[in-house]
Amino acid sequence: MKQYLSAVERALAGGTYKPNRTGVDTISRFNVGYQIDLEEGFPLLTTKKMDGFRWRSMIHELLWYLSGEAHIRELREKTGIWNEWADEDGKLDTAYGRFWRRYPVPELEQQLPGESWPDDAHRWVSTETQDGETVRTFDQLQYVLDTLRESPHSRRLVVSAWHPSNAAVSTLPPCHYTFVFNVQGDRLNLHLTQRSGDIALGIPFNIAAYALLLKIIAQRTGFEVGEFGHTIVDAHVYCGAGERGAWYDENLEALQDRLAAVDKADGYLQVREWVEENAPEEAEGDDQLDHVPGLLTQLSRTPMSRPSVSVRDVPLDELTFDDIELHDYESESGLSFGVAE
Ligand SMILES: Nc1nc(=O)c2c([nH]1)NC[C@@H]1CN(c3ccc(C(=O)N[C@@H](CCC(=O)O)C(=O)O)cc3)CN21
Ligand SMILES: O=c1ccn([C@H]2C[C@H](O)[C@@H](COP(=O)(O)O)O2)c(=O)[nH]1
Repeated sequence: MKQYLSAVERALAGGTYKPNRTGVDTISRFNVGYQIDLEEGFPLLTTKKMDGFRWRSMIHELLWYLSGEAHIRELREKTGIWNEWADEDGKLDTAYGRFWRRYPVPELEQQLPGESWPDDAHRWVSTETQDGETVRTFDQLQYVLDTLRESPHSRRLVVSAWHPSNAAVSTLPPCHYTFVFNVQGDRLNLHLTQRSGDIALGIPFNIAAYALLLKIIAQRTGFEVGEFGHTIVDAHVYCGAGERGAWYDENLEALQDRLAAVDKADGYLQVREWVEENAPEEAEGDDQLDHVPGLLTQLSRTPMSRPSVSVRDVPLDELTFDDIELHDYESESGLSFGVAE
């Protein structure tokens, strides 16, 4: 997918060196965005292998968001991608589905005069009991589904996973934290805003998951699939820990001069060779925390034609793994990248 490769190129060629809380340094660029027309096929990357276990992990992750669960007790049976951020009991501090499906509504005594809030009987409000207390929650996805059917030209079709006071103390506040649906003609579009994006590992999953969500919601509301727009505020490439990461601080200009001089795709392989010959080896245990070589390999590859996806047309809450199928997918070989924690 050329949009992804362009994002990789923009981050590497125009980014700055940026250490961060993980201890694995990054080359980071502000405000990387693109638009992908889903009518031209499903945007699963083909410049590395994304079917098999990666595709399965992505589907299970999306189904977990849709479930509204705040824990990963079922998800971790299917994929390990969220295990590092949960405790033994499966509790996870990062609220995605929990806020998509059950966003907290302030209790009566917390509401300020003059504010408007839905009452308990409102169709998108549910009450649940937690430790003997009744709490009220709001189903943002059901709001979107119903409003798309009843008032499709609404410009308020926003879903938010961001709760400021929760985010301030959460160990890992949501990265992809808000998305908006938008109808144009008979097509449904979705725009995602992501505050922080790991270009090599997280972003391919994020693109696929939201493209799939768009397809599912379009199908349920009778629209054609339109475009996926994606804005990544801090779009970064992890470039290694310790001396390996620090090497990029010293050599970023040289790397960027080389990238600027590349005139055809296989030129990226020469840049990769230059990195491998000159950068210090990654320390033991730090395998592939430097994502630059793998991304240069991807830049040297030509995207193949996009696959398609079919989804059985069942109500959102009945959707299961077996309802989703990938067709006509061909890709280059797999690449593995280490996860910065
Ligand atoms: N540094 C970092 N990058 C991320 O992308 C990320 C986080 N942290 N923390 C929370 C979640 C978890 N996400 C992850 C975590 C791991 C993989 C990963 O290891 N992907 C492998 C396949 C692993 C599998 O399917 O079992 C890959 O090759 O894509 C992907 C997304 C996305 N998020
Ligand atoms: O869906 C996701 C979830 C996480 N990420 C990445 C983005 C960052 O590299 C880390 C989160 O670290 P912060 O310090 O909280 O920004 O995880 C992603 O790309 N996609």
